[in-house]
Amino acid sequence: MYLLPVTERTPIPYEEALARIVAHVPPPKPVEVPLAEAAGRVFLDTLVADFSLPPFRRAGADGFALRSRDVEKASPDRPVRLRIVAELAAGRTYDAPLGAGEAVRLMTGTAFPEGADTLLRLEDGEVEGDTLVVRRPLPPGRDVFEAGEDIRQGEVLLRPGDFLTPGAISVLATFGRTRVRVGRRPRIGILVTGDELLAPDEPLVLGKIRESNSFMLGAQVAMLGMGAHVYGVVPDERELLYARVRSALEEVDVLITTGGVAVGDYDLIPETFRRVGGEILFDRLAFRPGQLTTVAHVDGRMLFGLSGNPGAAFVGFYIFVRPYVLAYMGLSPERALHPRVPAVLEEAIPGRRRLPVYARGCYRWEGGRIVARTLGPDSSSYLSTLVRANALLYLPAGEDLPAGTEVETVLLDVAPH
Ligand SMILES: Nc1nc2c(c(=O)[nH]1)N[C@H]1C(S)=C(S)[C@@H](COP(=O)(O)OP(=O)(O)OC[C@H]3O[C@@H](n4cnc5c(N)ncnc54)[C@H](O)[C@@H]3O)O[C@H]1N2
Ligand code: MOO
Repeated sequence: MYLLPVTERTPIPYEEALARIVAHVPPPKPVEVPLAEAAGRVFLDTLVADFSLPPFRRAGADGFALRSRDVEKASPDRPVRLRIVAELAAGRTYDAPLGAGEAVRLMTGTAFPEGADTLLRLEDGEVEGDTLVVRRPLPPGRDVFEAGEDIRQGEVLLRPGDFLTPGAISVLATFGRTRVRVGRRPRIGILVTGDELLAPDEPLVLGKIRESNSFMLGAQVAMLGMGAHVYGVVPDERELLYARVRSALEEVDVLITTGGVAVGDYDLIPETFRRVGGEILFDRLAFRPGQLTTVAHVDGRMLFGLSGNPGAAFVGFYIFVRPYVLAYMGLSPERALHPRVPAVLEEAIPGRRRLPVYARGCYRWEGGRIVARTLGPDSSSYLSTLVRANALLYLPAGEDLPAGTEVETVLLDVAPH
């Protein structure tokens, strides 16, 4: 039996815990997906521009292509008259070189006729029949984009390990990649333990609570654009838990559990992880919440034993599960972490912290800087502090933090606030 008194477990800091997890990320497994499904995945190829962009010299506005030297002397009193020799619809070209005294009407993005070197915007021109009246000079290059000024042929646009943002998708489309090679997403399972847990549609009875962690974690996975299989609630029963974890591991690459990590008689997760062949990477942390978070590795799969306390499970997902999932898909561990910024505390945080805390908080941009506040007492059993959390504030161990203190702030899934 694995039931260690908590005092015999060795607490480790976050960086160490993360390093142990990262050391067990398997190499990404390539899969090919249609471009329309590639956002949020990690690219495993190299995208080299096989042509320049724009591919041809083109108009930057709707108007008239002309030769700047023809209108050098144009003025309100002595306008220059040019002959409109063609009107080009989008996608059409003017094949002859533009002659002296000629202009071509075209649209934004149209290939610029040879010979022309500048553009008069539609709203600045006067048209009389097939004559364009120009009342001022125009410098060469006005509203003209040269071929290749955006992207040069041969430029490397995406490298293996790049995250596919909507912008990355647009260059993939432009360079004709309709199928892209990305890292396979892990299959994720969620399993919650506890005899006291009711389903959300069950009536409340004294001593029991409605189970929320599987829904919260499912939502956290969904925010990554992924799905999870929810294995439901498993009672605190040693053999049953063992059987359920073992069979779940046949179907998933990442199994997230909540509850059962503490030291009570029924806290069976560390023992179960061992019984299924797991190598325990850590079972105690030197910060809160989630001090007893237990993570194990088994044959390329990861078992995340998060606390049953909702606040601790919430934080544990963001600081451990999410980086692992993103790294599994091929992102480098550094890039798999949430962005961190310094934020200024809006109000004092009183009290003495024996351990550092990742406090649920809320940040916003105000007065030219990022300000943040905690959302109330940070007991890991509280749900109230989760509702509006969009950040985790790292509060070092120690004394009161006065308002105005700068704290390291982890920005979570961006949501309106
Ligand atoms: N003697 C000690 N007791 C505890 C210690 C300790 O060091 N010594 N550590 C405490 C800390 S810190 C934490 S965190 C918790 C960890 O507890 P478990 O992960 O074993 O979780 P449970 O006891 O199963 O549940 C804790 C709490 O959360 C509620 N819960 C559980 N599952 C869900 C769910 N799916 N949805 C909503 N709420 C859930 C559960 O009812 C409990 O109230 O241990 C402390 N104890
Ligand atoms: O470790 Mo527990 O600090 O309450 O989540």
